[in-house]
Amino acid sequence: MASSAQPSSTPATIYFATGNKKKLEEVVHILENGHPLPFAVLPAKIELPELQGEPEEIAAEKCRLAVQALQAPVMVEDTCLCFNALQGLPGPYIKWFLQKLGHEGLNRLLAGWEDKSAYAQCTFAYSAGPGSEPLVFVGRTEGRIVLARGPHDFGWDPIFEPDGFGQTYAEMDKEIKNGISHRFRALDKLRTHLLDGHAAAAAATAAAADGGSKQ
Ligand SMILES: O=c1nc[nH]c2c1ncn2[C@H]1C[C@H](O)[C@@H](COP(=O)(O)OP(=O)(O)OP(=O)(O)O)O1
Ligand SMILES: [Mg+2]
Repeated sequence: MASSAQPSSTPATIYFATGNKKKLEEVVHILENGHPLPFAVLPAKIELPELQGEPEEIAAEKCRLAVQALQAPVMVEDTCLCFNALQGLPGPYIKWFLQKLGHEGLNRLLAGWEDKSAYAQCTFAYSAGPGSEPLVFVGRTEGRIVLARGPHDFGWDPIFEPDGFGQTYAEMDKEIKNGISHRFRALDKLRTHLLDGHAAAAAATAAAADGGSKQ
């Protein structure tokens, strides 16, 4: 198991900074159902200001602000819902579009278009702590916008039907959504990065011990 003297590239604890309870639930679920992690992920419930711009830059800046606030290793994520007919909008502004227009209004945005295709995109940004520039990991799930079906307990889940499933995210079994979602795909990349870093650090520690120059 991880010792207390880990190099800073493989922290023992990473904060997930988010104001969204449902995101946190899914992230914990996805991480717990994968390979065991050699570090703990702890929630930090803070609302962070979000820039306008490209999702990668929004996530990276959110991460810098969270590191400043927490002075610790941090991950954050930013979620987009992108309509292909609208060149990717609402994109990172989906939160405000959803709040103002609701599910029906979002459907109406596409009324004049035959193309109802859309993708959900999740962008994680991770920093190992103060002084470490955020790294960004993107996951995408393709689908289309439909009239709301299923429980209304998480954002735009009822109006997003991923390709290859006759169900909206909201209608799906949680296990299924968490196995194909934009969030799962992005988190999987971050997980691989963190596990690789951990393996490399463990190998370096073993090599140093072999060298016998220090305990
Ligand atoms: O899997 C999802 N299924 C349905 N809806 C979702 C999902 N993931 C995020 N959402 C909603 C939440 C918010 O209305 C917007 C993203 O905005 P976004 O800024 O990333 O989320 P947020 O402000 O709620 O939490 P945070 O404190 O982590 O920024 O899409
Ligand atoms: Mg937000």
